[in-house]
Amino acid sequence: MTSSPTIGLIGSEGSYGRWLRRFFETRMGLAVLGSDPGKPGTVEPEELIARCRVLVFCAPIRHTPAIIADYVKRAGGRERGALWLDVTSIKETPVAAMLASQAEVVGLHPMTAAPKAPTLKGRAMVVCEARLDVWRGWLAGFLGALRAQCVRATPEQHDRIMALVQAMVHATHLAQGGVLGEYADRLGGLEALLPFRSASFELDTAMLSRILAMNPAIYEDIQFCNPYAGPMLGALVRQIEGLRGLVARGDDAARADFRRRFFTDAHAALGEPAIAEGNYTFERVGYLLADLAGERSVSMHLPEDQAGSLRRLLHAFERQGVSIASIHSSRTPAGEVHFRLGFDADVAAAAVSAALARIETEGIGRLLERSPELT
Ligand SMILES: NC(=O)C1=CN([C@@H]2O[C@H](COP(=O)(O)OP(=O)(O)OC[C@H]3O[C@@H](n4cnc5c(N)ncnc54)[C@H](O)[C@@H]3O)[C@@H](O)[C@H]2O)C=CC1
Ligand SMILES: O=C(O)C(=O)Cc1ccc(O)cc1
Repeated sequence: MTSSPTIGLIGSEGSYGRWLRRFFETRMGLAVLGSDPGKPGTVEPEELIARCRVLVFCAPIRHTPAIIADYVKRAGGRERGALWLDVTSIKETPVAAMLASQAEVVGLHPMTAAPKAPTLKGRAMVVCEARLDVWRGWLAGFLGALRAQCVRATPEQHDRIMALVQAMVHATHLAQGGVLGEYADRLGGLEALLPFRSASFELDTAMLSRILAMNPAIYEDIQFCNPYAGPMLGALVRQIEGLRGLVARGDDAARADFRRRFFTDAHAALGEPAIAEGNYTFERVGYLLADLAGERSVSMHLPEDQAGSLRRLLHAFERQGVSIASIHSSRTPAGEVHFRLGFDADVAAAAVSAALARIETEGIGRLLERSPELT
């Protein structure tokens, strides 16, 4: 075990591979080698095994168990004293494949696509400690640097839970996508429906759009490679069928059954505190969506790590007598941190322009975007 191991990434040119390379190099100061078939600048598995004491498998889900088995065979015992990790969205088969080696083994599952941010701060990550000894201290440092909210599980627990947390959520949204597609001829696509949105519809279609914008292989494998996904899909179909049956009956008894089954029983099974918390989350997100829908806004990038820059920004608006209706920090599609400030209709565009000019000349911030209503 060494405190500064060379990291070997298997699948180094994919989305997580590229994110992990940057993380290990810049946040942990470690040397990184990558292997990815046919991709220039990467090395053969043999070289990775010989030179890296930590391997991280970040390859396509369906091929990962076989890829790991191939590494076990090639390493032939040289992996004793090394640490093997993976970030696969499924945990039983990759962890079992890694345990066939003599390396120490920890399965990881970051519950986010490779983020634009440099760490996993605020994101959940499942940690399956399968065989850990001398690498325990190093792993703790690595997890600390990642800044994720770690939750421990066995690989089986993980896969059973992911059948709900991922496979079910993706399945319901993909089904909604299918239904919306079936109705699109008559009622139009998303663009035609969004002016009629509720916050729920906006959130659900955002989820659907997110899934459709991502790599379909991930979503396919989350359904097809998790042995607990099939039974979950059966339960989902039974629930929808049940609802359809009640609506088809349509009488008062069916309505009473609806209330009991989908409300009273669900409250009892899911727990009041969690339902109250989830409802509060929804309300907060609802206000956020309402703010984001506002038509008068500016987005500013502020120099990071500079104490007082937000106060100076707000002061520039105050000096012009501009009152700010909402303020949110977020990231641009390119990943840049920005503040979005919303203004009510009675705020004069000229006053906002004057504040913005001052903000730019005094180097307080940089204007990224301004809605046409404020130009
Ligand atoms: N993208 C996401 O949202 C998340 C992905 N993950 C996991 O990360 C892993 C990688 O996912 P992505 O980076 O999104 O996929 P990706 O498709 O962007 O990257 C996979 C890479 O593996 C390479 N590869 C294929 N066969 C290989 C082999 N035999 N040896 C070495 N490399 C090989 C591919 O050429 C590709 O560059 C998956 O196991 C996935 O479950 C985990 C959490 C979220
Ligand atoms: O679809 C989701 O739930 C996401 O937020 C993105 C994602 C995809 C695959 C994962 O293994 C983890 C997260």
